[in-house]
Amino acid sequence: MIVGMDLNASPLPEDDEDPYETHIEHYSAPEEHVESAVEISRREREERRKRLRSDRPDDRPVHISQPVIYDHFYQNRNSTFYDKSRIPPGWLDCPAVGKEIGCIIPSKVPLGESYNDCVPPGKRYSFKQAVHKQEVSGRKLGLVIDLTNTSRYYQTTDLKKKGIKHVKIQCRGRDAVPENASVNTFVYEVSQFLLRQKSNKYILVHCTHGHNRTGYMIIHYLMRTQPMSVTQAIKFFSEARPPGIYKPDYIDALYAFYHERRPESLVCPPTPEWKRSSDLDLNGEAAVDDDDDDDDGAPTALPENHETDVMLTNDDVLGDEIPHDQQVQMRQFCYQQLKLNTGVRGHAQFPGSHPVSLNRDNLQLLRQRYYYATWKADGTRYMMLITIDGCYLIDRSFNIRRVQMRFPCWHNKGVGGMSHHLTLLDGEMIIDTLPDSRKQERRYLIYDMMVLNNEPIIERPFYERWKMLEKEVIEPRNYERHNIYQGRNPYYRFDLEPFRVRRKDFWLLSTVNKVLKEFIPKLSHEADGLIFQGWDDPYVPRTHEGLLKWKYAQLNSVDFLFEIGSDDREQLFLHERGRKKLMEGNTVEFREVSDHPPSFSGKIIECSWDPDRQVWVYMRIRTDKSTPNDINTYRKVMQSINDNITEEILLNEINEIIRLPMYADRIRMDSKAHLHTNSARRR
Ligand SMILES: Nc1nc2c(ncn2[C@@H]2O[C@H](COP(=O)(O)OP(=O)(O)OP(=O)(O)O)[C@@H](O)[C@H]2O)c(=O)[nH]1
Repeated sequence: MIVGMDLNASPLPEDDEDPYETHIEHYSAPEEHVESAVEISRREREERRKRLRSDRPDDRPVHISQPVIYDHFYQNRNSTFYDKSRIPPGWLDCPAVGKEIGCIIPSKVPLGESYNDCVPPGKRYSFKQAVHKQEVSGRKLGLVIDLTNTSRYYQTTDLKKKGIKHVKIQCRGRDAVPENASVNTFVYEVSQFLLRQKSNKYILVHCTHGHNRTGYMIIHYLMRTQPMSVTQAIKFFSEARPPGIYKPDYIDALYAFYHERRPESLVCPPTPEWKRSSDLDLNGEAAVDDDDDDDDGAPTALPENHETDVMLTNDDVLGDEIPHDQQVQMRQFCYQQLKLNTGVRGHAQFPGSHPVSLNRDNLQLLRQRYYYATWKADGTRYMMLITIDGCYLIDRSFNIRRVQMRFPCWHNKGVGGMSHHLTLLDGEMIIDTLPDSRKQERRYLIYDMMVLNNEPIIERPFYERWKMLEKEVIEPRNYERHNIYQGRNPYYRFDLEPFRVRRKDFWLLSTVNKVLKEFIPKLSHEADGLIFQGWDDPYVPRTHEGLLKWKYAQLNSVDFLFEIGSDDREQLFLHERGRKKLMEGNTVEFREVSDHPPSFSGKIIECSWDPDRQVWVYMRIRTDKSTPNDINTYRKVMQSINDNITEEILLNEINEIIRLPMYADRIRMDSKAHLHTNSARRR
């Protein structure tokens, strides 16, 4: 009898019986013969050729079982030169599948028919058995998600013939948890499958043994779709697929990712017996495999959104990549909700509202309409889409990435387990540097809300949207922070999120003097001017002629595309109707000795205007933008530079405005409404 094979195991479906299997008993392991490395590799090639041939039914060699002896013998002798066709360590005794979790079935990897020589009939688990096993229990498979790091275990052709979709999300198993982008792909694939299917089919998810990577992914899915804590999700999985995740690093990574404290009572299960015994070679050392669930004790990298002592910058890329199709869907959502047509170039352009520079013409608007003012925070612009499965940052290039944040919703009197779903915000991500400790904190300053839980509110006046923002987004978060035991999850730690969140303040024009002279100098982040926001304005996507920005003169800037032409000429480009336009006669000066012009070629550079020398002066590279300013923006900036609305002119103008009867009346109305709201709240 060959070691490791149980020929008495229960029979499998008849059509899986292998007529060649009976030859096994005639072979025995070559006990004493030690081969050279050359012999080994020659034989390895030979065996592989044989095995390839054996995949074609007409051409099967009779002595197909020989590799069994070779594999077992070789696997135990020298783990460094392992055979790629061997069965994964521990696979034979690892239970095939777990119980279903919703419509997901955790499984070990089904091994293709070419492995039949290595697996006794009773222990075979190929897709034929996997599908049969589920069908016996009344479940039909519609999707297989393969998390292994190799494609050697099976061929997908049979699955396709049965109409089962196969998705490969390649994850290294040994020394790291699956990447955050892979987790996003997994959750997206599962969600899309469930959304589109009509016949309640199941999803089989497998890595090698169906515990660590499989568990990690399924727990992420549960966390993003159910109101659960990490501890509950881990327990849920371990009950369906005992003993669950058994790598401590994976468990720690889950707690870290979801910003939860790991309860001390939570104990990571030991490595299962079927895995432990198979991991050691004859010298008692861990066997090596390119797709092993086990690791070598090296610590797992924590998810990247936990910033430690690294210096934060506005150019840092925040969040994790999401699948392309998901980005397209989210872009479409933004366009629909902002009532924009897709236009010729589809959903390619960032749709956020954009202010225009203050000049002598539009300065009149401040008199004609009712405005509030705020500082112009100088960080990085993002719109934010909050959905039940996550929070997404939408940058100026209309790229979307996922960040792990929590935005609870009001529910009866508390916040319950519900999260916002399809709420769209606009704001600026800044970095606050605390004056004493120099400690940095990233903060998202929200200045507008366009959609609240799938209900578009862009046509409501700004002051209503601004109030709703506080009530519906900020207050439930604060409530949960301060009443943790009434919230969803007492272990959640808001302080571990990648950034803080605040609503931006807006003030009456009468305070502008104070804002400029006292507030802005004391800010712990950059500010490059003021924003004047029409108090009754709807949200206007793209350029909004009524939304005004005033910048300190030296900070008025244009974003050009810089290129070095074939004749070594430095060229500045803008966009005109979506096409590159060379700005003849415009030149740029790089004033730092270290600034080497060729290194800026092809980049978007922000430049300020030097009126004395009549040139543009390089300020910085805009890594957050992929296109230069439009020629119309350029014209408005130039007009603003030429009009030169100084701080003095602006303050004089505002002083006059706040004395106008219309303005005073409006302030009285506002204060009354404010008093009314406050007393209603107290009641
Ligand atoms: N609407 C609005 N924008 C603000 C506010 N605070 C800061 N901003 C920023 O001001 C930007 C518009 O100012 P610009 O000077 O045209 O743009 P910028 O600062 O060069 O950055 P880009 O918009 O990326 O070109 C917006 O995109 C926001 O990022 C605010 O309270 N309201």
